[in-house]
Amino acid sequence: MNIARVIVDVPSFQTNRPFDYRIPDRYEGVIQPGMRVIVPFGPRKILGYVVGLTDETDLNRLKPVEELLDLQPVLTTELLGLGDWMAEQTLSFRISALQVMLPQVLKAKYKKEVWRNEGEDLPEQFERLFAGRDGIDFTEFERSGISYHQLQKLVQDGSIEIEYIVKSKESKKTTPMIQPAKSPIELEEALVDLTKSAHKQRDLIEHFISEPEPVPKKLLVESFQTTASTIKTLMDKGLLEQFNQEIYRDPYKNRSFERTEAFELTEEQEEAIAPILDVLEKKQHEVMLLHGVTGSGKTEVYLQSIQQVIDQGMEAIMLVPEIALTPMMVERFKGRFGSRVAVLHSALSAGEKYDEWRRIQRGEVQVVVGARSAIFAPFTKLGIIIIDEEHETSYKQEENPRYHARDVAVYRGEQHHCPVILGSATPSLETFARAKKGNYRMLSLTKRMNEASMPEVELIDMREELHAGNRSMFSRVLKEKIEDRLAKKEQVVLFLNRRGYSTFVMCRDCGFVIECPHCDITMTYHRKQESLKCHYCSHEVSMPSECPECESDSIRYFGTGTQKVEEVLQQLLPEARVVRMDVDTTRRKGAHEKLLGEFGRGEADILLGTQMIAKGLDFQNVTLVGVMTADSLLNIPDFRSAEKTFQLLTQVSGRAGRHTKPGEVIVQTYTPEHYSIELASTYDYHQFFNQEMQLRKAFRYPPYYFITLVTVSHPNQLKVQEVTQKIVAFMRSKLSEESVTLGPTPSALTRIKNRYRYQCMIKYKHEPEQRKLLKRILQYYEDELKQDQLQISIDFQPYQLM
Ligand SMILES: Nc1ncnc2c1ncn2[C@@H]1O[C@H](COP(=O)(O)OP(=O)(O)OP(=O)(O)O)[C@@H](O)[C@H]1O
Ligand SMILES: [Zn+2]
Ligand SMILES: [Zn+2]
Repeated sequence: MNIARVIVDVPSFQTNRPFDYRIPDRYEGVIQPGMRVIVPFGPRKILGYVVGLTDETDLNRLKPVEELLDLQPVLTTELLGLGDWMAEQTLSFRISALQVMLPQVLKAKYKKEVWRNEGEDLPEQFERLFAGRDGIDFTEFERSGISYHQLQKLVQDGSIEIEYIVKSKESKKTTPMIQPAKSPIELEEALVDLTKSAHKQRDLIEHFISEPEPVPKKLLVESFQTTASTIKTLMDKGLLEQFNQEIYRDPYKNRSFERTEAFELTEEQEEAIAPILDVLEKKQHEVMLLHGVTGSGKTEVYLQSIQQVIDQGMEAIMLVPEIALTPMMVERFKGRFGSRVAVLHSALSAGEKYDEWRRIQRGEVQVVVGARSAIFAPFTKLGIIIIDEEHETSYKQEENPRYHARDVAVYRGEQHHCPVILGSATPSLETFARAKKGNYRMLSLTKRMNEASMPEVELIDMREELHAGNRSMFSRVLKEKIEDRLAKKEQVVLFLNRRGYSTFVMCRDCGFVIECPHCDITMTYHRKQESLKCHYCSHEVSMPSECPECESDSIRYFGTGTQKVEEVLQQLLPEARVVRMDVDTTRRKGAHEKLLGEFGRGEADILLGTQMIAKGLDFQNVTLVGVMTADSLLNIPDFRSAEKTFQLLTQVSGRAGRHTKPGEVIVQTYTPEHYSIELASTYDYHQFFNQEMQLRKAFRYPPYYFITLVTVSHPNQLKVQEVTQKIVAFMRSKLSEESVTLGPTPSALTRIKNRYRYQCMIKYKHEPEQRKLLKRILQYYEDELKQDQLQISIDFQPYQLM
């Protein structure tokens, strides 16, 4: 095998296939699939990924691989296969699909160093190469004439390591260390030569005579109250020397985690975990839905399933939504599995992510807890994949490749013959429908821990408040209840939907919202034309001056921000100590943790926040949860808005009364009669599912139909319309009768950064040719797409329909 097949880092259609390169002698037998190489491509030298080896090629003269970047594959064969599949599924370039699986740091070329591991004997020629040093520059190895093959063997058996020297601040963190360069006896001699006044130098030398261990330079300076220049003087005299030691950037390093033991499972938990353990035992692939109400102990089921996987010597991936990746969640996993856990989330710097990734790759950990991209953890002995809060839309990547972590999980589960567990109190309709049909196995937890009841939910009709003369955003009941909790020294969580989507119009008198008669979604207000438009099908009506339902003139925009609520709250209840958590207050690293810590220690009475407080919080003293406006989610122009509302209300309510004190929930709304709000208030998931499914069927939405969303954007509006129109016409002419192609329609967010956006939506049941057709469209526009004026994005599983 002297030919490498390489996917090059040039995202385009012509280059979306492997190119053949000759393997030069020095790399023969060393290069393996999954390694990164530098190859000549046209006039340039670029990064590429080896995806295969072969002896045959159609070309008669091959260019050689210029440089090999890794001595161990960064992508396993399984992940290479996943890359192909993902590129195919999402209609993305293969290079993008490969790169999305790797930490940022590996997407470029870096200088390398060769390091020997402590206590390992090396073959003679390597000892000569290192010549007493622990680490050398890679170029030094290359000049030595020692074969790559030999080096690779030592890397594989762990006596040598290759380090990528990343020069940005993302790089591996090292700390300068100082150690004696001479033996204690030589140091004694040096003491004699010192002048009397050189106290500091004397102190330092004396220290290293008795303690020859390396010391971090910083610590040395601090504890001897000396300066860097004193140390430098001793280094110049050849008495001390400095080297850099790598420190893992473990973001949790300064925290100790209390070790927790497994709970004795309740009867229900036993029943739920039994099939999981059984499948683990048999090493079978199966997808299971763990449908458990909030606080029913799902996490404990995950933990004990993972324990079994670890006991079998295998590995586990645990996905949680980014916003649920709170210190609390991490603590539960670190507490149970200690240093066997790697944590991957977006708050880590690129360097920290790389460190965690390497711990996985080296097999130093057996469990990964992380957000979406942790699904690509380079484990080779995967025993289980768990996706908590499986309904969360953050599992879908909203840029190329537009993959859904759930699909990737199922793919990897098949490859590894291991179970995939999807957990949620409010499963997505897609998942629940599959479980009901028997495609997934259904496991249920219906009771809360300690028989605690679900908190009572009271719906407050804000229209009535208005009619009673209360124009405040706090209903009288909510205000009273908050005062009551303040008096009792109990805590309150107040939830407000993310900066309300303010393009919907609602009557404050009767709660009426105008919907599209064809699509069952809220119409979007367009200020310019003073009109309301459906952004699925383009249906348009003019903006009414009074409510079509009750003729009131209080029909207007909607939306309030957290900051505003905080102000009002301070006026209303000046004595309350409020912690506000939203994108603005949590931007700084660690802010999240700090704010939650304050609240957890009882330093605040009220936690006010957006989505990010809806998940995973488990505070003893919270007995009241208030939802400011349940309607703002309900009225985003999205066919899933009812589902999202139901999910969110259930999640938020689940934060109250999780322990001994009973909880209570107040939901303020202008539409208490809406089924999603009403059914969330009685925790009736099954009824909600049935009702919502009927609508999905009637309006041809998932899970009855699949949806593909094509979004076209360009600075010129006419151009966008024209291209979208062509796409619509082309698809209509090719797809079957049963499919519906809607559009061209201006997107709900019609203009972003001076680009106009139009869309086309395809609803279908079975269109095996669809991907090919859409690919033809992309190819047809390829030149224009390259110039970056025109953009066409294709989403086969759209969650953001704006
Ligand atoms: N078998 C058990 N015995 C005693 N306590 C338990 C047991 N299982 C779980 N718990 C505790 O019950 C509480 C709720 O459990 P957990 O947080 O796992 O529920 P959950 O279903 O994951 O909740 P949510 O979906 O709301 O986050 C936790 O404080 C947990 O430590
Ligand atoms: Zn009205
Ligand atoms: Zn419509």
